[in-house]
Amino acid sequence: MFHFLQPKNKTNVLGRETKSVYQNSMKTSLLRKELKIMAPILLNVGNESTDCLEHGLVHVKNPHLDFMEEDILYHFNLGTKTHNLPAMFGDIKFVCVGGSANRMKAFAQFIFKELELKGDCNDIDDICAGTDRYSMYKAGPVLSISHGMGVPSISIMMHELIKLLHHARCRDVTLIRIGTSGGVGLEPGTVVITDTAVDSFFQPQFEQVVLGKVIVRSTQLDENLAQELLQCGKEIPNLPTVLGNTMCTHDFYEGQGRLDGALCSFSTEDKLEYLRKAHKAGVRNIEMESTVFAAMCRVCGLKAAVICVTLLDRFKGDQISTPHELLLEYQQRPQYLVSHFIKKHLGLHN
Ligand SMILES: O=P(O)(O)O[C@H]1O[C@H](CO)[C@@H](O)[C@H]1O
Ligand SMILES: O=c1cc[nH]c(=O)[nH]1
Repeated sequence: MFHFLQPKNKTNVLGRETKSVYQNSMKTSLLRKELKIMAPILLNVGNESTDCLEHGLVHVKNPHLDFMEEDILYHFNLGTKTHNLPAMFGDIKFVCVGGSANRMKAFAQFIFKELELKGDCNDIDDICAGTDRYSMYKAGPVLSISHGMGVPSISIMMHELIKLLHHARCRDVTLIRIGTSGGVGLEPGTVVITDTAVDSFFQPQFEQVVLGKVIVRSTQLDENLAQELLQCGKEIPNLPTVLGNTMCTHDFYEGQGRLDGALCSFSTEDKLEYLRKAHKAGVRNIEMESTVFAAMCRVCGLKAAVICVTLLDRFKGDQISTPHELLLEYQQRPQYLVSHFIKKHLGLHN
């Protein structure tokens, strides 16, 4: 059954009032006018209800699924008839996702060792080896999955992941995106825990085109989880960690105001003015997946967080010229933080 609730205003962890999706749509069109951008016609359907969720279970919001004899998770090369999903995944409590397949394999091996699981971490196989779209590794109660770059890629992965967790009857699952980003006024290497994921107009919403109409979903993340992760960051020496808004764009170059793409129609001053506006709106980093990730988790009753390390300060440049070794070290920072968090939850800390 579908429920559409009127969205209510809420107060976020920084004490700021967050607006309803409708108010945000109004603000978005004003901002679009200010930025001289053609606005699409927004159809506000409200938020799908996150009420009435059976405790801890993963909820799909699609009545058609009940009538399907089999569900093929095509891009994972998994299915409800071909695989015993509850046996394979029923014990999953943490899902970590990130863009690169190598990073997510390295994370699976790292967390395997951190959790002192039995066996050799080098023996963990890619569960999605039958397809080269995504990679998936399981280390005890932790699932590590790559999602590629950008909203369409992570969105497809999230549909199949949420269905997978639902079919596997997983309970009390926490999802965390561990990624890289461009910093806005931060030292490179800073770990940003997302307070609110915002779009290119600095609004906490994700727009999805469905049957030719724009559906707007809230991108509110779990405030307690973000605070808990911030605390974990403070407990790890030499891990600069901040809480801030994360802007999600649909492009790495023009979409993030870079001057070094194949196309660029704006000046250095235009770029800096946009970044200053973003900073004023609380944006501390820019990446390409957080809004749809947050929106989908929210609708399906999943606790979610986004933790991205910054690779550069976008006020100071566009090119990522940091040496490869240092970039690898930066990429590990969100992993250390998540490992600390998972170990705490599993009671594995001294
Ligand atoms: O490091 P990952 O997780 O890939 O995330 C960031 O890096 C990619 C761009 O280089 C985008 O996907 C962006 O969101
Ligand atoms: O500037 C950056 C760096 C990493 N990822 C992004 O999306 N942007």
